[in-house]
Parts: sequence; structure tokens; C-alpha cells
Amino acid sequence: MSRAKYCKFFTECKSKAVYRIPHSNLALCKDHFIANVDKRVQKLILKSHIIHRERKNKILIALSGGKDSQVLLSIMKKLYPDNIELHGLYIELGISENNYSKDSGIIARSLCDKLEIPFHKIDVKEKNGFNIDDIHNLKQVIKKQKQKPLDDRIRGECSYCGLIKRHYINKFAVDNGFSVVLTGHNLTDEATSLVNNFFNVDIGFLKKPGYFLESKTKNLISRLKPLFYINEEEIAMYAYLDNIEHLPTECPYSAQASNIKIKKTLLEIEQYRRGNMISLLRRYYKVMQPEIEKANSSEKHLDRICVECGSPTFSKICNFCKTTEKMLETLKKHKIQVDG
Ligand SMILES: Nc1ncnc2c1ncn2[C@@H]1O[C@H](COP(=O)(O)OP(=O)(O)OP(=O)(O)O)[C@@H](O)[C@H]1O
Repeated sequence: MSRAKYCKFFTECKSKAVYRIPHSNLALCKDHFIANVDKRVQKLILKSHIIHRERKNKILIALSGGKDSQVLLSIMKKLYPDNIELHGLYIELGISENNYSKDSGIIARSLCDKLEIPFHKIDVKEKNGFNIDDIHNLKQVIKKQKQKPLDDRIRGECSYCGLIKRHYINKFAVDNGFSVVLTGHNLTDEATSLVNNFFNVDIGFLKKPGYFLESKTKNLISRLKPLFYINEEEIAMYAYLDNIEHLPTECPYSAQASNIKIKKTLLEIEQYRRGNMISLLRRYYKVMQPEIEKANSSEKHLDRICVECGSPTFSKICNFCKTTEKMLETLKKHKIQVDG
């Protein structure tokens, strides 16, 4: 903390400043910093109108055990102590390196227990027959064989992981009557994904709304990212100051993702263009995304129901079912143990 020694929130606040909000350069004490983040989260919740006075609000928080979703859970419980029914859901992905998945699940459950929030867990190996470790092992086996027949081309672990998580989180929410799912995606992650997808000119991503995906489709739950405008450093600071337990390590497979390099570059730019990431997201979703969405609105809609799992889909069978079926076949072919 250079310059401002004291909190600048109120002239009356004489407390020592502990953190400077990156985009506004406002130095704040612990209590005012925590209040500032809570207020910014609440603002997005109010703007999205996900909480209704006249009906029961059943909200699901997708928990990874990482700092973002743990902080989000804690803020939601503080903001809405009794007028919403809050539940936590953890997807056990079976990542055994450094005990990653097991520890993540223990930490997510522990915060739910502490806050008296019902905790749910879905084990993908039990549901699917394989998990992320199996996909990782398959990749190693194929690499060793030095053969890459077209039909065995395997994408990165993250790509399957995202598909599996989205599927089970949505299915659980639909089957259990939740009105909305909240995830802990933060500003830094979102700015990184936006730049990556911009480089790839991925219109499918670029036309999607930012923090709130309001569903008008049967069997698809609306999704909100309440930490959309809070950056990773602020969340880490919040977790530290408010003593929120979380798994400090990253997923062992994410180290391979190209996103990490883009994130690093964005953080470097932030050093000389303060607030670069927040203004990128604000301006993109205000100015460009609506235009891209309008120009691409005639594309196919998720207006069918998968005959196998009941999820919304473009065709008879959804992408999740097609991908998992193909993966099971490939795993069996390469003699990797699967259930069922
Ligand atoms: N195993 C999981 N089970 C349930 N939800 C998950 C899981 N992994 C991720 N999520 C949800 O997706 C969000 C973004 O995922 P990402 O992989 O970026 O999380 P992370 O960096 O591991 O952890 P976090 O974002 O919670 O700090 C999480 O904040 C959480 O809401």
C-alpha cells in the first residue's frame, strides 16, 4: 500500500487501509473493502432479477472448492440469510493428482456445513463410467503409441471437464426444481475467455450474454455469474480477510491451457492500463455483444429435447450424450478401465 494509509471510503473512517480497489484506485480498510465487494455482487443479483418476492427462490451454487465459489457462497449467505433456499453442488471429477478432487470436495462440503447450507455431490465416474483421470490416461496411452487415427483424436481434458460439469449442474438443477444456478466465474477468468474467443473468432461464444444467461428453454436453467466484475486478486483478498477456507492449488490439468498465457498478458497490461479488464468487459457486453447477437440470431436454437438424457439440444441426441458415448468406446478400445 503506497500513498493512502487510511481508508478513503468516508472521510470519517480512520481505519488503516488494507487494499486498493484495482480499477478505481480507492484505498479501503478491511470492513469497507468487504462491504464494497458485497455491494458489487448484490448489484448484479438485483440487475438480473433472479430473486422474486412472490415465489420460492431455490438457488444452486456450483462449488469447486476454489476461492471464487467459496467466497460467492459465503457472500450469498450473508446477503440473503433467510429469504432464499440456497444449496451447494460439487461435481467429483476424479482428478487424483495432488488429491485435487478429493480435497476440493472436502473443502466445499466443509463451508456448506459451517454455513448450514445443504451440500450435494455428483460423482461422474458413477454416472458416466469414466472420469477426467481416465481421459488424461487415455491421452497418455495414445501419445505413447505415436498413432493418431482420426477417430481417436482426443481434445484437452478441460474441454471434456467443462462439458461434463455444465451437463450435471444443469441436470441436477432441473431435476430438483432450482430457479437459477450461480457460478464463481470472476472478472479475470471472463476477460481471459473473451480475449481467447476473440482471437478464435468464436461467434458461438462472442454472441452469448455476459454475466446472466437467462433461459427461455425447457430443461435449461438460467445461469448467473455474480463475481463477473470482481477480479481474481480482489477475491483472494476477500477470502484472506474474511477467513474463507478454500483449496489454494489450481487443477493440475489446467496448467496446460493456453488461457494461462493470455491471462498473464492481460495482467501485465493491467499494470499500465488500470481497469483494462473491467472496461473491456463492460464495453464489450454493452456495445459489441448485442450487435453480434443480433447479426447471428437466425442460427439454430436449442429447441429439441435429447432422447437419451432430456437435455435441450439442436438435434436428436445432445452433444454431451454423443461425446460420452464416443469416449466410452475409445476408452474401452485402449483398455482403460471403465465402469458399466
Ligand atoms: N467440480 C465442480 N463442481 C461444481 N462446480 C464447479 C466445479 N468446478 C468448477 N465449478 C464452477 O465453475 C466455476 C468456474 O470454474 P473454474 O474451473 O474456473 O473454477 P476454479 O478456478 O477451479 O475454482 P473457483 O472458480 O471456485 O475458484 C466455479 O467457480 C464453480 O462455480
